[in-house]
Amino acid sequence: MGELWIRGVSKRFGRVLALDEVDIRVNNQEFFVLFGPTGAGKTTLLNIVAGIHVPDQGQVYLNGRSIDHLEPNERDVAMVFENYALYPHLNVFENIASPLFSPRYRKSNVEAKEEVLRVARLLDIFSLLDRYPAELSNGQRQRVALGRALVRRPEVFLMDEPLVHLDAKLRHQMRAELKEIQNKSLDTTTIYVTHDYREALSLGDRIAVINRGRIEQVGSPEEVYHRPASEFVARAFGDPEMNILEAELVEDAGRLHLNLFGKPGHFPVPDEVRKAMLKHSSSSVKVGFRPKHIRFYPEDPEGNHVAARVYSFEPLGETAVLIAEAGDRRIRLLASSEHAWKIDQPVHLEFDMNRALFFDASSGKLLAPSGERKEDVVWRN
Ligand SMILES: Nc1ncnc2c1ncn2[C@@H]1O[C@H](COP(=O)(O)OP(=O)(O)OP(=O)(O)O)[C@@H](O)[C@H]1O
Repeated sequence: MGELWIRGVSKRFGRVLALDEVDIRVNNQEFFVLFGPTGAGKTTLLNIVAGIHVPDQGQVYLNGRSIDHLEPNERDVAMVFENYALYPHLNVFENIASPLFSPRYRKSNVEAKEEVLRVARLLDIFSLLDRYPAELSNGQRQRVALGRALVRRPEVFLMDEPLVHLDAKLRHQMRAELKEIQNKSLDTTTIYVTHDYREALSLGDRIAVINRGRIEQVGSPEEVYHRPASEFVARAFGDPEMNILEAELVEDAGRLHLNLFGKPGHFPVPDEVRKAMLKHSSSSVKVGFRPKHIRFYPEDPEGNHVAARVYSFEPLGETAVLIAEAGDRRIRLLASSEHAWKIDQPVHLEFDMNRALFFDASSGKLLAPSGERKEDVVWRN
């Protein structure tokens, strides 16, 4: 069992409010991702759960019992850091076994061997058991560090960017393996810190998005991606980043439109979001379009298009990022790399209003649409 409740936790370092009334419930056996930019408060929160920092306010409960009074070594949590410090004079077997000989576990040699072999099987590192850390690659060292945490069978596993120092390919592979380990063999609750949105989406059962010490949203990967609670969350997931444009709502002949690029007639607000927008007290909004929800053409087709020019074109293998400039606005678009676009070439943009997200212009909170979204439409350019 590893049900964790971080209840109203705040922590200040001098003038920095690192955590501001954070309230999170992590379910038993959940793979829970804490995602946010640098300095958001992720490590501070892990340190509070581990007992390394004491919160100024709030409590931490494990399985319904407060653990605030417990020292770090008395808590049933294991932490894996980004810097996987292994003992250089011990081989892999001894490194993994080392926690089992601490006063807390005091396992016999036979028991310890069984545990190390269990973990080695899980992580597929049998062949490395005799080697010393200096004889391992980064990825192998990271695996051994994971093994050392796993061997303790903690109730809660705290991982602070454990893959951050691996190269992209290895990170991807380890990500898949971590997921596999969690799915198949671990009955542990995990809190996993990352500032990589792909890692968050691929690993998390749920994701908490943290920004300047405050939780912006807690939700499934689908929820945070398709129903971001705020402009911050919307921008944080996706590459190229969502386009968020300031606009005015205009009512015309009983219909609601957006005044964007000085073309009010071009952007009708869909009926399903109209009601919510009519209730909104201000006519100013921010409207978000994912790059893939803006079509674009080299020639001027008939219909509701916005004339722009190519500002930059960056091929990235299969796809490319095209940035178009319309007036003083730059719009990020997802293009195919097969067709090269020239700088300053005319490009005509078509915005899919049915996929637009509307945010409050001052608070950045999502206004509409709410509820289930229709299946993603794949746009091709
Ligand atoms: N011991 C400390 N003393 C002073 N300020 C601190 C201390 N630890 C953290 N902070 C500050 O608290 C804020 C949150 O830091 P924290 O390390 O938790 O962020 P993070 O989200 O883990 O960032 P990163 O992704 O860069 O590791 C930052 O502004 C940081 O500078």
